[in-house]
Parts: sequence; C-alpha cells; structure tokens
Amino acid sequence: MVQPNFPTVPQRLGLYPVVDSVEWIERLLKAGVKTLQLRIKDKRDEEVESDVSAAIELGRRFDARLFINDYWQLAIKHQAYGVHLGQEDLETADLNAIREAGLRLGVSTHDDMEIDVALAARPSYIALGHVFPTQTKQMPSAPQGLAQLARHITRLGDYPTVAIGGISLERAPAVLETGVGSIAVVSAITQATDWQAATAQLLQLAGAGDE
Ligand SMILES: Cc1ncc(COP(=O)(O)OP(=O)(O)O)c(N)n1
Ligand SMILES: Cc1ncsc1CCOP(=O)(O)O
Ligand SMILES: [Mg+2]
Repeated sequence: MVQPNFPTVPQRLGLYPVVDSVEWIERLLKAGVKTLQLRIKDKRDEEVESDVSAAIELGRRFDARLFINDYWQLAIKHQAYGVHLGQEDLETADLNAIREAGLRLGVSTHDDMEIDVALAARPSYIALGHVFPTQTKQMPSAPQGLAQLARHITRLGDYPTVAIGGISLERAPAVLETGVGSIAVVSAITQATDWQAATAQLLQLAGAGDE
C-alpha cells in the first residue's frame, strides 16, 4: 500500500472544522478543536497574509493542527502545520517546496481517478467529497453518498482520510461508521443556531483526533 511522502498526520484527525476567519479559528481552538482549516477564497496573497499568519500563530499556541487552504506559499512562509489543496491546485503548487518546508499536505478527491492522482502525490491525508449535497460550495459533480465513501475508505486502507460535504450533526454518525478518520464541516458549525453546542456534540461523536 502507498505511504505518505509528506510529514504524517494521525490516522484519525477527528472533527475538522473549515472556517473563513481568524475569529472562528480562535473560538474553535478555545472550544477544544484540534484539527481545523482556514479557508479564505479569491483574495490576493497581500490581502490574506495577516489573517494566515495570525491563524497559524493561534494554531501553534493551542498545539493544534491548522491547515491553510490554497495559500501554500504563505503557509510555508509562516510555517503552518499543513496545507490543503484541490486537484487543480496540485497542477500549480510546488509540492517539493511544501514537503521540504516540513508541512503536511491534504488533497481533495471526488472519484476513483482523482484518488489515483492524489495517491501519486502521496499526501499526508486524502479528503473525499462531497458526501452529501452542500450549499457551501458549488460542486461540478454529484454527491458521492455513503456507499461510495465506504468503498473509497476500504480502498485506502490505513491511509488517513477526511470526509467532507453536507455533513450535519444528524448525518455524522453514519459517515463515521464508514471508518473515515475525520469529518470536515463548515455549515454544521458556522450556521448552527448554537455553534458551541454543535461543536461539543460533533467533538463527542468524532473526537478531537489522535495524538
Ligand atoms: C478537508 C477539505 N476537503 C476538501 C476541500 C476542498 O478543497 P478544494 O477542492 O481545493 O476547494 P476549495 O476549498 O479551495 O474551494 C477543503 N478545502 N478541505
Ligand atoms: C469546501 C468544500 N469542499 C467540498 S464540499 C465543501 C463545503 C462543505 O461545507 P458544508 O459542511 O457546509 O457542506
Ligand atoms: Mg483549493
């Protein structure tokens, strides 16, 4: 079986909130979250650098696994725990630079072919999505559903995996049943009427990740 060729992550990353501000990062760290992502879209590096560096600093202070979405050069510059990249991002990012800087790498996939591409890069984890319909991001493909997710998890064996897309509190147990090591969520937390209660319940279900 293929092994990561990037610094490793725990096999189970647990609850993995994906949020778009330093304020959310700080709140979630204070709530006990240990794996999380700063996902700011469509801004220039100069516009996001102070947020990226503040989030990384917070992640370090709370001894958490903070991934930066897309902005891999800033992630290297400020020494993030890791970077998350999609399939198109893989075409332009300098993976050797990310590896040599000691950052973990997560890669998005949506089907078997994209899993082949991701495995060729041997990242630290592979994200599988979108599992259910989502309002958060326009997706060009159909949701893969639980049966396909379970098939992908079986295919990937011990490789660290993350499920994403439409995962609500109600759906989380069935997603975790597939054996996936982590559930990445946006709206389940950021749109919850009580985000603290939602985070606590999701942490209870998925855990904060292995040490
Ligand atoms: C954990 C996780 N999985 C998937 C994604 C999506 O990444 P990508 O396909 O590059 O799309 P954008 O998030 O950049 O719009 C993610 N961010 N995190
Ligand atoms: C960023 C991303 N990538 C695939 S689905 C998704 C959004 C997930 O958001 P939600 O948890 O609100 O469905
Ligand atoms: Mg991306």
